[in-house]
Amino acid sequence: MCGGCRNRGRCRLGLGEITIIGDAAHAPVRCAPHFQAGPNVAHGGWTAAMFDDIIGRSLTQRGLRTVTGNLTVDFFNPVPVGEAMIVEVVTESRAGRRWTMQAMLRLERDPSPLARAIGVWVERREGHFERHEAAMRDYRAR
Ligand SMILES: CCCCCCCCCCCCCC(=O)SCCNC(=O)CCNC(=O)[C@H](O)C(C)(C)COP(=O)(O)OP(=O)(O)OC[C@H]1O[C@@H](n2cnc3c(N)ncnc32)[C@H](O)[C@@H]1OP(=O)(O)O
Repeated sequence: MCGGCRNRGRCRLGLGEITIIGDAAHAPVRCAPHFQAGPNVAHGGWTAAMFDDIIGRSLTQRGLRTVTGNLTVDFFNPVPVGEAMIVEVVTESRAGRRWTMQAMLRLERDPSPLARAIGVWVERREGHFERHEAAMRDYRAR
């Protein structure tokens, strides 16, 4: 679970357990009503955040310490609120610390994709968050 939800014990984005199969992964997801944009349609930001979290966590579960470098989302069809859906993640390629990942969102009982994400995750160098904290301390002291 991400740092924002860990203490609450539940994923507020509505993402379920991730199953890893080799270098692929899948997870059940359901968009909660508070992420509604149009009538019964998920906000595009929910879809992007959901992809970011599931891809990132799937890499974490594989023992990789990454951050999102970039993320592009294609929205093929409206994403329904409150419906059982599945996200399927595949590893496209790896070059050094860069992992290119792709994921698809679909309804549980329909193979047609509703949305697709493609992006690059970069393995963090040692001390990533400590450098960030130090930079912010310097900034706040200015
Ligand atoms: C946050 C995770 C915590 C874990 C919690 C549990 C799971 C929760 C899951 C939650 C999930 C939520 C997840 C989140 O929300 S993660 C939060 C959102 N993302 C960030 O905050 C990342 C901010 N950026 C950075 O910190 C640095 O720029 C990084 C670390 C990415 C690189 O800086 P660093 O100084 O280390 O490395 P480098 O500059 O030598 O580059 C190294 C290589 O990477 C390539 N590259 C660099 N940038 C990009 C880019 N934008 N697109 C494509 N490629 C890029 C670069 O060309 C080079 O390739 P090559 O030349 O070697 O081939």
